[in-house]
Amino acid sequence: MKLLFVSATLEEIKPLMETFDFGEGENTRNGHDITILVTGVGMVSTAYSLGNILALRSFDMAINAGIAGSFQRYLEIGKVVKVIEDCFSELGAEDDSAFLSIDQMGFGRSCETSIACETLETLTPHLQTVSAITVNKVHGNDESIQSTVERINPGIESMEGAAFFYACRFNELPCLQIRAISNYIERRNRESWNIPLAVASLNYELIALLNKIV
Ligand SMILES: O=C(O)c1cccc(C(=O)CC[C@H]2O[C@@H](n3cnc4c(=O)[nH]cnc43)[C@H](O)[C@@H]2O)c1
Repeated sequence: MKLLFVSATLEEIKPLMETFDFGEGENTRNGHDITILVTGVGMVSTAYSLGNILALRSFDMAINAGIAGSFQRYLEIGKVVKVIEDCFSELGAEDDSAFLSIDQMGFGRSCETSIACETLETLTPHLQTVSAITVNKVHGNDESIQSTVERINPGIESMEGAAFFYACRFNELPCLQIRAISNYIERRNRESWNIPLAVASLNYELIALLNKIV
């Protein structure tokens, strides 16, 4: 089994790495290859890093693990969710006050979905499924939040997820994106974020998952 873990920052995946004594790059566990890829924050660095590694190596499955902001108050801070659809919500054109997605412009598709595989599905039935958007600019303004909710009504927001799904689709790589909620999408209020709780719950799930896979 060749498994790829992808995370934007080292902090988000460090507890998993410490638990199994993994470093960035290639590791082994029980005869299986486990690769840790830390891409940097954002869709450009994620696409670039994944494009590089997938051009050189093949994997059986990939897992994108990170924290995220939630548009939905029923998803409590610290909750771990599974993303099944993720859209590049800013990719398109303004048409006065309306927004034209890249699909509407005729240049491609704005939404990506996970490529399910039986192993990952069987091991994650307890995780709530959500839709997501991937952004360059984190929402932090009432007007833009309202506009995005009216247009897309996403569950959560990250800065990498759709780029991860995009690279997996082009490589026909089965994949899973799991995110832990660190904050709500609201007018910028950094004090209300709980990154330590989100990272702890995320890694609890990752460790349990990896123990079951290999
Ligand atoms: O200080 C900030 O405003 C800030 C905004 C977004 C993320 C951060 C981070 O330190 C974490 C990087 C990581 O977190 C994901 N993330 C977490 N919450 C959100 C969000 O509300 N909207 C978008 N992305 C979020 C993101 O995927 C980053 O890679 C600091």
